Amino acid sequence: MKEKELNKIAYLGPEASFTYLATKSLFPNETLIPYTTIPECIEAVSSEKVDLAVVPLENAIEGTVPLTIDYLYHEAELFIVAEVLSKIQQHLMVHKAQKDNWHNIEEIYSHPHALAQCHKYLFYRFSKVPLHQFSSTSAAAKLVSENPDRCIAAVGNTSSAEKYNLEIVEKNIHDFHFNHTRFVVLSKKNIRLQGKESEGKTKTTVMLTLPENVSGALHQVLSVYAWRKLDLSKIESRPLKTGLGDYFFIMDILADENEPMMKGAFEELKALGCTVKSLGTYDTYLTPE
Ligand SMILES: O=C(O)C(=O)Cc1ccccc1
Repeated sequence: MKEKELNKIAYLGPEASFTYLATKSLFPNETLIPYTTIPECIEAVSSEKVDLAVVPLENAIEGTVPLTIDYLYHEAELFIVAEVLSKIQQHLMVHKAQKDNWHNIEEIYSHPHALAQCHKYLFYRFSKVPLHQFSSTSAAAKLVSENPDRCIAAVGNTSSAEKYNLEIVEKNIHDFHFNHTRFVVLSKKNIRLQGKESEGKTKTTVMLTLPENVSGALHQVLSVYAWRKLDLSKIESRPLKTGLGDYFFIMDILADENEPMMKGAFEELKALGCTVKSLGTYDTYLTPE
């Protein structure tokens, strides 16, 4: 697919969010359209208002973004056409009018994942201060910028501080140094992004359910990949939302779904009674630090 056809791209905004930075690094010349929530981004691409959507999928500290995984399983028929890995550094920022008063911060706003990534810092340093979950780190920064009279803070990145003219009062407040997030680029079509320089890794994401009341069913699923020497880089279960103990599984396999071994694995899973859905094969891209 030619790049110029993929010119409208939804992302979790507003501008300067981590998702924006990941999107901009992969699509520097396209029209980027901010949406307030992950479901809105997914709906925008499902209803073809945009060509692609970029949303966070997984964080090294906090794990999966459940909203993204669940929406992809239950609500949307989309494919992953690329993944972007970004380093995440969280900073505490206040309005410039409050910069000398920041020890008296009364409220802190950010995306739930960002607050969780800084849990220890916020717990020990601001134990009595209410934390408010917001739609994104940049939306939180924008809120702080619109309230110069309130001694409130946002947790987010340097770009947000610059864009919304805030003062960073404490840098790198995330609890673990290795903090990366995996973003996925979603499309209605099962295509591969072309003309960009990738990391050289190819991955396929599959979602499946096991046959009911079969002992050792998960073991059988793993054997399907094991004897073919197909490398699994992730397996995770999520509730099916039909009752306690009902799950679907998300698996990442480091191979192209068009390889004969992958096609064989797919057929064998179906023969075992699994329902299987491939989200497609895609390459990995890195956001420059
Ligand atoms: O809130 C943002 O800026 C996002 O893009 C979501 C997010 C939040 C925390 C880490 C990575 C992505």
